[in-house]
Amino acid sequence: ACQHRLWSEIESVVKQQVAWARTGIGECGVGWQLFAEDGEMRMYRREEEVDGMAVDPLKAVHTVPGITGHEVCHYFFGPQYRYDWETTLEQMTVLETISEDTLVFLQTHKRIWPASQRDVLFWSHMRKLPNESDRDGPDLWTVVNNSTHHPDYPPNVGKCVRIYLKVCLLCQTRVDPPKDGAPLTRDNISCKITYCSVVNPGGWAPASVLRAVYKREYPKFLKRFTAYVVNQTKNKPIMF
Ligand SMILES: CCCCCc1ccc(-c2ccc(S(=O)(=O)CCO)cc2)cc1CCc1ccccn1
Repeated sequence: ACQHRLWSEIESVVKQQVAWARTGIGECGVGWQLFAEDGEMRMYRREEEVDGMAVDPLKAVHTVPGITGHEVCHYFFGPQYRYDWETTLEQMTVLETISEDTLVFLQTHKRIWPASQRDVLFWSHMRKLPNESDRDGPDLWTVVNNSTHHPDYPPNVGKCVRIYLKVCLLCQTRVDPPKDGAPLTRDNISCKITYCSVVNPGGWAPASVLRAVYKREYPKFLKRFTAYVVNQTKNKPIMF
């Protein structure tokens, strides 16, 4: 798959998105506001408009005990799990399997009144990254979703308005080994999750409606998704 038509775009977008996800909110520049908080979860956004449309970048950080970055990315990337946790998903199709770690999805999301229904077509790539800050620490894992085109599914043909997004889920596992040298259990691990997204809603949608949707849906999505991973993994061997 290294020679696939998307390979060079995937390489550059993954590097750019991971670098962005690694940038602490303090160094992201001015204008970031904390808009949701729940336990360890902190969700920030910055109000930005393009052609009068709200395209607010979002950055969420969360720490979840008992799971690894590989497990979080596995359940986020896998199409077979998506209907279980993606609350606003109406239809999902895998248009292309480029390789075992790179898929092309077409998704329609439930219509949110008063805006028209949206769909999104994106490539999704999952990758393990070396842990640069701690050589013998666990690797990082990431999933990057980036809008793309597909000849058979041109935008805005049917009832759906095509949205454009760039999403990065970056996960860092933390291991606190038990004092007495006992075998590792899920009580000794946790995962630091950074979720970044920028969504262009495609056709016009009132900024107030978009911001209300994001304020409601994003915290719900991250809480529901991470709870799903905890539940799916609790009786399974740890996947590092
Ligand atoms: C008037 C509403 C217009 C936009 C609605 C919208 C926009 C983007 C998305 C969306 C699409 C994919 C992703 S993902 O992280 O790649 C995961 C795979 O599904 C993330 C969010 C969804 C939705 C629909 C509403 C909504 C907003 C947040 C969260 C969930 N639902």
